[in-house]
Amino acid sequence: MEALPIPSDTYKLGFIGAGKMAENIARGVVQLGLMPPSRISTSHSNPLRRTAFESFGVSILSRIDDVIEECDVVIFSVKPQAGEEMSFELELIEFLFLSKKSRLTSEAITFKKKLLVSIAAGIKMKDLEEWPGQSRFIRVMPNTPSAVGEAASVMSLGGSATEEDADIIAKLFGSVGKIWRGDEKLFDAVTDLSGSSPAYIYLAIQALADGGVTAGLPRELALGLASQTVLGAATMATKTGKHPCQLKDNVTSPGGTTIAGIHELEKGGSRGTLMNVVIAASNCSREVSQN
Ligand SMILES: NC(=O)C1=CN([C@@H]2O[C@H](COP(=O)(O)OP(=O)(O)OC[C@H]3O[C@@H](n4cnc5c(N)ncnc54)[C@H](OP(=O)(O)O)[C@@H]3O)[C@@H](O)[C@H]2O)C=CC1
Ligand SMILES: O=C(O)[C@@H]1CCC=N1
Repeated sequence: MEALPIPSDTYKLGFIGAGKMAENIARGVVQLGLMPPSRISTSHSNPLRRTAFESFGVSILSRIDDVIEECDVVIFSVKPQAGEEMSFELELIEFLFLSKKSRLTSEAITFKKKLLVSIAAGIKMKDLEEWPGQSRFIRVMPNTPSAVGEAASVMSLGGSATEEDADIIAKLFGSVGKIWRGDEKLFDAVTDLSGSSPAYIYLAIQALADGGVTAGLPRELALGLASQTVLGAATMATKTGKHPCQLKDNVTSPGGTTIAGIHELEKGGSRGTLMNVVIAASNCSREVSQN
């Protein structure tokens, strides 16, 4: 199929699945100025979800098919795990999530002019590309900090996606954070590390703040200090280019407070635990991919 170019400065962006990730990405794209909200749309039956998007100017269309019809770049942001409970409006979603391959007909909505992007964990490119209605797919694994312009995303191109398509998606996700290009075989591991880790870091912030409260700090100050410290440490790691061990050594005075804290972390096996956390998430991703 011949690829039809997407107008890179005027294209319309749509989300199928008006959930947390769609909101995070749309909010980031609008707040960080990549495109006005008037060029973004989605659809949802729940008034609360509609209001969440309308509050920053995104259009809510009455049917998912309208989003598909109207938009040049369509991001699939539904949950793969939720598929079996859903009554789907789109044959593509049925195909991907319910495996109703036999229901596809030549009358299926044509996506030939569209660039389709899946951010769904565990849905493989080969399954996306089996769908006969369209072959220009890009997989992206973003994370929730896209809402504040600090996403860590990886993208992988399907066989028929063009370099122009790649530029559009690099710019789109690059406007809400950093994006790398990687082989699709890395996607389960990417999902486990950058997709899931914000949750682990929030738990770490909460635990550090609780420690501060235990040591006598007011709750608000403890939470502010913990959050800003994680931000500062992450910025040091990304901006100085120094190895984490060196950065750790710079904090650790001989006989000081930090090494006493590190001793506790090592006694608790914290580094092994974090590695195990990523491995556990990885096993889960592989299970989702195989279903
Ligand atoms: N959360 C995260 O940190 C990340 C998530 N992802 C991926 O992003 C995707 C979305 O995740 P997330 O935003 O967290 O999930 P949510 O449950 O918040 O959002 C999914 C949305 O899709 C809607 N939906 C489901 N099926 C359909 C359908 N057939 N037609 C229309 N809408 C539908 C849901 O509706 P309803 O509200 O009625 O349930 C919900 O609003 C998943 O595939 C996940 O793997 C990727 C990276 C990070
Ligand atoms: O937990 C999940 O399945 C999704 C994928 C990455 C982050 N959240």
